Amino acid sequence: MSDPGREQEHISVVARLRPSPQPSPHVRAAEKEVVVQIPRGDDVINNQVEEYGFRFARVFGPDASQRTVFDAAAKELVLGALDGVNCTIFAYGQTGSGKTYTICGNHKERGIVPRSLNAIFEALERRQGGEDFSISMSFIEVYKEVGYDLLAKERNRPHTSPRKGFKNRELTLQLLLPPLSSAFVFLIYNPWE
Ligand SMILES: Nc1ncnc2c1ncn2[C@@H]1O[C@H](COP(=O)(O)OP(=O)(O)OP(=O)(O)O)[C@@H](O)[C@H]1O
Repeated sequence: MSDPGREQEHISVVARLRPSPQPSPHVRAAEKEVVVQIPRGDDVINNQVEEYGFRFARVFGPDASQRTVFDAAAKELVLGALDGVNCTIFAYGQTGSGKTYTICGNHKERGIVPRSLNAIFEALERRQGGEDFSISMSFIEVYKEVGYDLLAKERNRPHTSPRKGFKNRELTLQLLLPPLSSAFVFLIYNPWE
C-alpha cells in the first residue's frame, strides 16, 4: 500500500464489511474508517455519542473481491516470509462475519490460504537459480479453547490438552500443543484464475 510510514508498522489492522441483503443504514465505510451511527430516539434524553469512527489501515467494502483483499492485505507479508520474515495473518470478528470466507474461501472464491500457496509457488518459480525448496504445511483449528489437527486422520479428536495449575495462587490454564501433522505441498492446481 502507498501509505507513507507503513514500512515502520509491525501490525496492520484492516476491516472487511460482509455483503448483506439488508445493509444497515447506520454503518458507513470510508477508505480507512468505518463510521457507526447510533440513532437517538426523539423522545429520549441521553448523553450517548451519536457517531463512532473506527480507523483502520484500510477498509474493504462489501464489493471487495477475494483477490483485492489478498493483494492489499496479505501478499506482501506472505512473500516477506520467503525472505525469512515471520508473519501472522488472522481474522477476528463475530460469528458469521466472514472470517472463514476471507481466510479459506471456497472453491470458486479462494481465500488467503490458497492464494498464499499460489503466491509462494509463483515467487519460487521466479527465483529458481539452482536452489531447492521444499514447502510443508500444518493446519490447526482452535475451537472453544481446544485445538484440532486438521491434517491428521483423526482430525475431530482434540489435539491440545489443557493443563490447569496455580501460579501465585492464581489458577492458570496452559494449552499443550504436541507436534502437528505436516504435509508436503508440491502442486497447486488453480483452474479458476
Ligand atoms: N465477503 C463476502 N462475500 C460473499 N459472501 C460472504 C462474504 N463474507 C462472508 N460470506 C458468506 O457469509 C457466510 C458466513 O461467513 P463465514 O462462514 O466466513 O463466517 P465466520 O466469521 O467464519 O463464522 P463463524 O465464526 O460462525 O465460523 C458464509 O456463507 C460466507 O460464504
